[in-house]
Amino acid sequence: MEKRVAVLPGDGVGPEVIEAAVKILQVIERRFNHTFKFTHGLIGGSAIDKHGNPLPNETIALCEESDAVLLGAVGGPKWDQSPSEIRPEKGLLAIRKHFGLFANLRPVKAVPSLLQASPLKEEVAKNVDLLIVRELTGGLYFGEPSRRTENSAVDTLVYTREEIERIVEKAFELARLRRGKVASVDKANVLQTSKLWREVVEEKKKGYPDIEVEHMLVDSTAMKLITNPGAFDVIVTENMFGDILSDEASVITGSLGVLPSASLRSDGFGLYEPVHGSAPDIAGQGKANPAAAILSAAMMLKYSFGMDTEAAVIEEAVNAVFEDGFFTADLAMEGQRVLSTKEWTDKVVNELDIQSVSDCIMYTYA
Ligand SMILES: NC(=O)c1ccc[n+]([C@@H]2O[C@H](COP(=O)([O-])OP(=O)(O)OC[C@H]3O[C@@H](n4cnc5c(N)ncnc54)[C@H](O)[C@@H]3O)[C@@H](O)[C@H]2O)c1
Ligand SMILES: CC(C)[C@H](C(=O)O)[C@@H](O)C(=O)O
Ligand SMILES: [Mg+2]
Repeated sequence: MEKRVAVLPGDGVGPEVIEAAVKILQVIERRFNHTFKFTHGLIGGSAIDKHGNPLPNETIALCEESDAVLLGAVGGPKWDQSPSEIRPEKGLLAIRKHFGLFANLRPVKAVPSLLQASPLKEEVAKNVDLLIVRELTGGLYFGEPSRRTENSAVDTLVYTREEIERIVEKAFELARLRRGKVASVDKANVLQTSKLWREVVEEKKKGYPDIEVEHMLVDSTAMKLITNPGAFDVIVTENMFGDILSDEASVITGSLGVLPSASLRSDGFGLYEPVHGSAPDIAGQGKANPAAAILSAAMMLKYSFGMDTEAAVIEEAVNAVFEDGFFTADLAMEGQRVLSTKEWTDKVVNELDIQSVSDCIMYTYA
């Protein structure tokens, strides 16, 4: 298969982890005889520096001509004092909105060999396999008015029925492919938008009698995510709650550096990026864990290109490298060897090569 991929490394550790993800995709190209045409573009702070705009028209045009987008991360202290319209994060929000990427999928899976780095007790964290379905183009991030005066500030939380319907349907459909349980998370004891959210979930669930639905308040969900994360299958929630809960959920897995994400619209086009940010504290030092970016690339293969086997092969290779005891600084325990971003990526490349040889042996003996 031939696919065009827009590559937007962004800022901070973005370019480091995206280089790793592209390297892995190139191994997949060779092994499965695909052609991925990678074209690089600017977003975030690096785009502000060159064009004075966090999402230049060239970048939008590049993404429009592509079959999927692979993004690193945006932001950093260099642009923290920029006026809000030309902050790096605006570029990220604008690309999500421009392409209508309303469904943000953030899977959280406990990998046994990583539990050493989780502050949760092993019996609490093990077997966690949940999916946060975060609404991505509405809510507080986009509501108008949004303004600031010297002594006051306004942000507006707005959701339409239609925006809630499409994300809730997406969550129900995804739950059908999993364990059939949806926790709809809101703040319906206070917010009007949450009351509408609950009403829509109640209506929609009539079309999905096979799905078990529970309404939960976001504050107690935040607690349960740490005390009993194994109880969750799919969590569907609005933009800001999903943002916060997903960083919280990363604690279960041992590091934010392993959480991937897919931002989708209905026709299969998608943007794929790690859940983490530009990590300015470790940027440029070869310390970043590239697993989240590599697993985001795997999600791209699965959700935009229908390459389920290739995606599974990447996931297996990543887990095998962890299983073999190879870690970057965020996951290594005292006394364990710490690998750099590049060294760890090369372990995954090796693992993919080993798998490939063992496939050949299997074919020979079949
Ligand atoms: N999708 C995005 O582009 C995105 C997401 C979140 C934050 N941001 C931006 O990133 C900047 C920094 O934000 P922050 O520090 O709050 O969050 P962050 O996610 O960048 O970092 C939080 C912590 O996690 C660590 N971390 C993150 N990614 C890691 C990786 N791959 N490997 C190892 N450790 C990793 C960092 O070192 C840091 O200690 C801000 O400008 C923020 O707006 C961007
Ligand atoms: C950088 C920021 C705008 C972004 C968000 O809040 O959506 C990030 O935290 C994320 O999780 O992708
Ligand atoms: Mg976030």
